[in-house]
Amino acid sequence: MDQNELKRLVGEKSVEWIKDGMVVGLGTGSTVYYMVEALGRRIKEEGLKITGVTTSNVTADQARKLSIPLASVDEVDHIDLVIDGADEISSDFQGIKGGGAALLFEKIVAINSAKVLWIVDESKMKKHLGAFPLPVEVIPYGSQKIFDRFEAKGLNPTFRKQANGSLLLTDSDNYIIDLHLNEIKDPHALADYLIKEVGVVEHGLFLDMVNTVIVGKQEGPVILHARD
Ligand SMILES: O=C[C@H](O)[C@H](O)[C@H](O)COP(=O)(O)O
Repeated sequence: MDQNELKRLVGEKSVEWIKDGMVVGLGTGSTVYYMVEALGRRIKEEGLKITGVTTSNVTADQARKLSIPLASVDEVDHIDLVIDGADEISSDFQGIKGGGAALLFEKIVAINSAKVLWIVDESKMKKHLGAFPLPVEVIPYGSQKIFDRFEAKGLNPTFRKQANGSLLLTDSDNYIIDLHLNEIKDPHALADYLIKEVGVVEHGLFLDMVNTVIVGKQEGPVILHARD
């Protein structure tokens, strides 16, 4: 199986966690794509009744096409479960997310959800975090100053650009600065520093958050229990 087939495998497996009547957070990315397609099929074929809370415009568009009922995070009184992808997961189940620039809404939905389920192919499982560039969402005003401070601290920042060379804008019209760190020795200390920088809206460290991970391996999906 190639990487895409592993993503499809875990995406389709993950909808088994969705039960009738649930409010379900729908993450973002190429792995979540398969989960949302499979959820759409269950709604159509089994009459499953759920409410979806999306984490990006891309996922909202896909869900609408599949007639998945949606509500915003502020319209629901709870979220039972969010199913999302991840860019890296360390051996102690900390994560980096935001490769698709959706980290802000993803984190808002995750912290408001009773359970967090991540679906990844096996290439995302790492000993330490940091090989994947850490996304930091910043407001445009003063972003060059934040960039300069990151550079002075040796965090190797780059502004994320689109294919046409212009700066990428998130769904909230912010910029992404990616930090090229190779290895993050103390994710909690880095997270504390980043969130205190004025102008930083959110960062892609998702710490102490995930309950269950489904890993796509050649021999089939493996379910890992991270925390209650
Ligand atoms: O902003 C994007 C999200 O955090 C994604 O969940 C993450 O980048 C993983 O995406 P993919 O499943 O496409 O590798």
